[in-house]
Amino acid sequence: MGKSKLLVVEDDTGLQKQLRWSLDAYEVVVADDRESAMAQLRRHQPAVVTMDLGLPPDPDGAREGLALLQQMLAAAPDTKVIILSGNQVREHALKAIAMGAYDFHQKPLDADTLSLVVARAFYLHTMQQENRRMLQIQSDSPLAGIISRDPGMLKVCRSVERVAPSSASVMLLGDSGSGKELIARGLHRLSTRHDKRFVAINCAAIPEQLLESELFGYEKGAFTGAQRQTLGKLELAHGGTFFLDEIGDMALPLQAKLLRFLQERVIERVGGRHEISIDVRIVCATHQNLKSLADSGRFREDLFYRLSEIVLSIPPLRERVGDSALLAHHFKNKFCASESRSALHFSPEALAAIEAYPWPGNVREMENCIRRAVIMADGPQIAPLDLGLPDGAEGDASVNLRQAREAAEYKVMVQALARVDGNIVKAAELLGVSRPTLYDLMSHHGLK
Ligand SMILES: Nc1ncnc2c1ncn2[C@@H]1O[C@H](COP(=O)(O)OP(=O)(O)OP(=O)(O)O)[C@@H](O)[C@H]1O
Repeated sequence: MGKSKLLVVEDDTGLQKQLRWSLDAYEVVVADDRESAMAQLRRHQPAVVTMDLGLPPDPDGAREGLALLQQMLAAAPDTKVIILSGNQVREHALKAIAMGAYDFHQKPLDADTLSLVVARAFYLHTMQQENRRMLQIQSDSPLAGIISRDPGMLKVCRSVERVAPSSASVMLLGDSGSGKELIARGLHRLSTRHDKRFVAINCAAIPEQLLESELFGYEKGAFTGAQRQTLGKLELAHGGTFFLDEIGDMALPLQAKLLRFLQERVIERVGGRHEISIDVRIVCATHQNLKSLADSGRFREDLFYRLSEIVLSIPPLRERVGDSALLAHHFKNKFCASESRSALHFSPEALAAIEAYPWPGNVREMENCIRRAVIMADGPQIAPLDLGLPDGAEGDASVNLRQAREAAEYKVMVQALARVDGNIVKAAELLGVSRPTLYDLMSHHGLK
């Protein structure tokens, strides 16, 4: 690896030489005035700069040096600028620090101390870059938007990572607002199809008669009002991922057409005469029990099997251990920023209410609730009233000991089972109970 670049801004040629000599661990580039310093900064993008504040045309003052400092930090805010103050008063050096300079060093120069200061500045710069890179990776991560510490939910995330690269159809089961679309988007972004489109359609939101043309598109004149050829969502998703939300609400005749597409991978636009090959990865979601819909004849069994090559069940928020408070903090910070409010915090009573409330609308309900609270909060604290939760969601006070024990038992069992991936023997070991006891407890709590 080549040497790191260091820019020395100094108008005294004697000092330039001295600095080059004492800082020979670096590739030193020099500049002797504001203009050349800015040119060198743009050209070499040094991590560290040493500069004299007394630059021409104001070699005895600090005006030019401070102006350069401001210009440099505006152009490259991460640069660590070390002020070498000579005759200038200490006040100027302090002003430079207040403006964002990294450190200052008094002339005459002590080579050892200066080397140390410069080395530390390089080190800090590297650390900050590394930190930024990590944050970037985290926020670029396709699953980064999914906030959870719950073992069950983390298991879903791991399955998403594993399943995403395959072309298998994925069925997402979960209550409304539990994050099914978020997971579907994660699947898309982690797949080899990520540079193509992710197209979503909500089968429950579109009237039955319109859904077919939404899916398959139509030709001009196919029906009254079909004034021009229109591509369907499946065709738009070609090469990418197609997300069918609320698939349980699809009417039987259309289910037959979807099944034909899944078998043959061709579509015909409504009113069209020729087949068009389409390559999409299908992800579907439902909050209904599709298997029982299939058993009662309201959902085609063959379609069910086609769609459910991989099934991922997303736990409702009330079953996720610790996630309510975690998500509440996450949304509070997000909305404080977007609503330009200074930092808010939850009162202990508000947090207790958040933890006690069962969140039937899951994460979506939580998101809306916290947005409201951030807008309504009067002062720096979010109180239970700001949350606007229904009466009776005021924390743990109403829970009796037996209920509390049961709830704790349930939580710890779910946690243990998730940790050992459903292995009963290991879960019993972890919980310190016998296998039959665990079976009894599971059946008591309705766990399969
Ligand atoms: N774990 C999570 N972390 C952060 N945000 C989440 C999480 N889960 C869901 N959300 C947010 O909650 C909202 C609802 O999520 P999403 O639309 O994915 O739910 P859904 O299950 O598809 O809902 P529906 O069944 O009603 O279509 C979205 O704004 C989503 O970004």
